[in-house]
Amino acid sequence: MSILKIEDLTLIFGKEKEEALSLLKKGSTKAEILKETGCTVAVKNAAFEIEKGEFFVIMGLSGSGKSSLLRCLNRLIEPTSGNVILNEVNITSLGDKELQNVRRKEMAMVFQKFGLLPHRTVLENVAFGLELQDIPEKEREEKAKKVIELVSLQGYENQPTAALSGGMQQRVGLARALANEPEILLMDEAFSALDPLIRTQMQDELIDLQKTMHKTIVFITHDLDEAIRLGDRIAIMKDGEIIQIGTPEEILTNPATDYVSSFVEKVDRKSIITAASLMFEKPTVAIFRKDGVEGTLRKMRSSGLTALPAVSTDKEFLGFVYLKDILEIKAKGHHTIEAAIITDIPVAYPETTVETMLPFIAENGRAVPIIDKDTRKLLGIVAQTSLLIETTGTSWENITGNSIDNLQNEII
Ligand SMILES: Nc1ncnc2c1ncn2[C@@H]1O[C@H](COP(=O)(O)OP(=O)(O)OP(=O)(O)O)[C@@H](O)[C@H]1O
Repeated sequence: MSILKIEDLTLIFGKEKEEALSLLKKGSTKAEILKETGCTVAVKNAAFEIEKGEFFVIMGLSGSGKSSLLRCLNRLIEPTSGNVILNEVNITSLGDKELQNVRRKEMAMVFQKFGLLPHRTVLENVAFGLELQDIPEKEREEKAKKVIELVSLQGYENQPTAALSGGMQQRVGLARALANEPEILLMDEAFSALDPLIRTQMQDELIDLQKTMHKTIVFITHDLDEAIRLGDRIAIMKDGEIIQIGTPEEILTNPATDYVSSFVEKVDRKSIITAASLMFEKPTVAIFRKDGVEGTLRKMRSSGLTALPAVSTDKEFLGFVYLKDILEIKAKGHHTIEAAIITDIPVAYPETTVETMLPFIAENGRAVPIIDKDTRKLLGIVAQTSLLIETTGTSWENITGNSIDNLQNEII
């Protein structure tokens, strides 16, 4: 269910907004509009929906329009045209008082530079929003203490915030936003001012917090790694336009433009790409425990495959059968392939990442069977070549028998 719907939102800075808007509608570019009217198109025709409970990241380089777009969501900046609909209420047509209520109670913002009152204590800062709402002292302290605990700042309640480290100040900022129990958290480069180690720690904490809070989070960053770590979905912005929205995996496996491709090129794909997107769904020719040796040999010959997955009658994965083992048991006079099934094959699930599957190649030397976690049914197979390509960045076109061996040696 979508909690926030952004309809055709455009934001123009400058005096000649109307003229700029009409030029934009006629198809003029951002550069042309700037030249003709002196106006900057900060956000152009943004349209998307954010689901309740979703961690939605807006990513783009400096100047791409992320902060402008975020600020339009709670109307810290007035959009030039378009609508922002929160729980079916059109924010764009609210009066001042209602808007203030929305900002206090429904959409809280966490800023990069914390925006704290330096001489007030942690507790006073966290309770500040509640104070503005005239909530009695005892009640606001109770609420504030709860969220202070949530962000692991208990013990620091009476410290002035100026005395805290950057990471701790950002925790206060987060706690202050959470104190109002908003449905939506808007986070503007919230971790960008922190040093890398603290930043990763804060990312982990936010991920953990989100698992219990189930808030809807709109998070802005210029850092793709951060976007990928945090986002359920990522919107990529360039020159005021959203050029792609998708899960991290969708964006990596299917970049919409060359610009996105060049962005994602350096990302370590191993920890993001999962079996689900590499799997061959019709996994070769599965064979059954009681299948005959001769029939199986024929299947291998016609398919060109020297290893086949064996399954039970209800498609549960049993193991792999290799050509050499079949020939061996044939020589011993076996009629069914049962004795040739190698059962201790490591299996993976659709959500298993390439990183986790890589060691399986070393163990198994072949494809990785993908099974359903509950039913244990065989869903498909990930070829070792696919894993090698994802790991090394080599393309299918460059893969030869030789390079598979080389690549495999490289990995193992
Ligand atoms: N108050 C303003 N007046 C005029 N132009 C502005 C204003 N604020 C932003 N802009 C312009 O709007 C465009 C988008 O800026 P915005 O700050 O939203 O980008 P951003 O992606 O958030 O960048 P950053 O990460 O550097 O904050 C830029 O071209 C910027 O120069």
